[in-house]
Amino acid sequence: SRGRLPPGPPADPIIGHMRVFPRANHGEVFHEWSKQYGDVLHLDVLGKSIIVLNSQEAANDLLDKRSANYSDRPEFPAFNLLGWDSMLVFLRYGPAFLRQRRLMQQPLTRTGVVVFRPVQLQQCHVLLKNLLASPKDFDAHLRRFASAITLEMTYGHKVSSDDDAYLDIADKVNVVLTKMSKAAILDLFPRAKHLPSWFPGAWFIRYANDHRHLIWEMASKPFEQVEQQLAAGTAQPSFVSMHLEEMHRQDTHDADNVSALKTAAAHMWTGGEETTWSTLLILVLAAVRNRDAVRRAQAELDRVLGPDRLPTFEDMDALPYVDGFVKETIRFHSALPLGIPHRAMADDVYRDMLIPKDATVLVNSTALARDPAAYSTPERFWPERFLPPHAEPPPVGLGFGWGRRVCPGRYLAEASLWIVAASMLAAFDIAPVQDAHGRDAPPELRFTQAITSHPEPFECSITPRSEKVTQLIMQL
Ligand code: HEM
Repeated sequence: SRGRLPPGPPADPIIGHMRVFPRANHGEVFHEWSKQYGDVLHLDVLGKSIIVLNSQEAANDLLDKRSANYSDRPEFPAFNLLGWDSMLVFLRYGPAFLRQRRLMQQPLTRTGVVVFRPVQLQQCHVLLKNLLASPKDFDAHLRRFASAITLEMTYGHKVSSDDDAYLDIADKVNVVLTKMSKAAILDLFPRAKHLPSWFPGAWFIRYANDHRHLIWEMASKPFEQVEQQLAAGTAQPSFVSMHLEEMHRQDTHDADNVSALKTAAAHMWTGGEETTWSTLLILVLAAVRNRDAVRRAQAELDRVLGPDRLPTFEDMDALPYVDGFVKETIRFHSALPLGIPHRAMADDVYRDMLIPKDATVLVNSTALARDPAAYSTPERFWPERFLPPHAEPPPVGLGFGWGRRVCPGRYLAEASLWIVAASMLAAFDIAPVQDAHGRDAPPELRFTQAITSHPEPFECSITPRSEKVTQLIMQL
């Protein structure tokens, strides 16, 4: 009587789709199924409903237009075991969510993020110098860039060497998060969190118990340092210092508000770092494999900048092709291929199909990016698609999410991606390495499989485009 569920592949009695549920390449498998069964899929895993949206239209209709019903999150037992249930991204819809969302959103509006541009530009220059000195380590340099900008914006902490203590904590936390996000299979089998930790296969419970202290260290250390600096009058302006000062001014400095801010800050650090780094690696991989697109971007950069300088944010409007290059990177492979799951808060009917209360709702970026109705020749990396006369839709939702849960760091992230793309393309040739026969050996498109996704380690050659550019970088 509540209506029929959306279609899906054939299921077994009781266990539903458990046997056919993909263990890898979820995006591709769901995309194939959507061609056969429709853009809104229903899967049942041991009685738990999972809805997979495979078109821009369905994602907009439900998660944007009916956002009031789809702004909740399912439980994330794997991350809860780490003590992360208070992080914004995992918070159920409600007062705690609204408070953290406000805290984070306030300084990160489209116009608000402009104050962070000097930090982004300065860390981008450090990146260029590092790439010049040891191009083979581009992966580590990009990670340092992503970490350094987030640390400085969040806590006013300037990273000045690779031995920075906070970079070390961030590296350790990232290892834990990546490992635990592979255990996110728990999210489909919530009862597994009650297994005793000696149970074979329940390694993640022991692992989470052993590593929970790292998360606490990450949230507390830099925060307490800002509190001390504020007391001593030496704090640099940052997300934390500005909010703490505001709390003192408004007389709202209490344990609850401080704890919410500490959590929001730790989240800004981790949420911003891994995703930005992953997208930058995808950008480099795309550059190595698409030399024509790189040459066009470089022709535009040379025309606008001339020979004597490197890009700044003031050049943004004059460089539409570079902007298209960044958008195409996001479309081509999203750093969060299935986004972050939403949850239906009440039964809903969509195109005569029932989306049941408590269903986990996923958006499949792979299908959205390959949708021929939105993108011509979707398999091709082609920045022109975003420029006139083509003007295909920018990959906003498939890159940064939906409705009231849309990524609050989006404008900040876009600026980081843009300044790195413009600077790296202006300064360096990014090319495949040569094989034993002297032929180009471009890296393959192979990506890691967890909640976030980035290219498997690959090699490329990053060389300065001219003697003049080498000098410009050395003078920075
Ligand atoms: C290229 C970089 C980034 C990408 C691709 C990205 C992507 C996303 C996506 C897809 C979501 C899920 C949205 C949804 O549920 O519909 C999300 C959520 C989130 N992002 Fe980002 N993000 C990036 C950078 C950042 C930065 C720099 C920050 C922090 C300053 C940040 C903080 C967050 C937070 C806190 C959430 C959770 C929001 C909520 O649950 O209400 N992200 N992001």
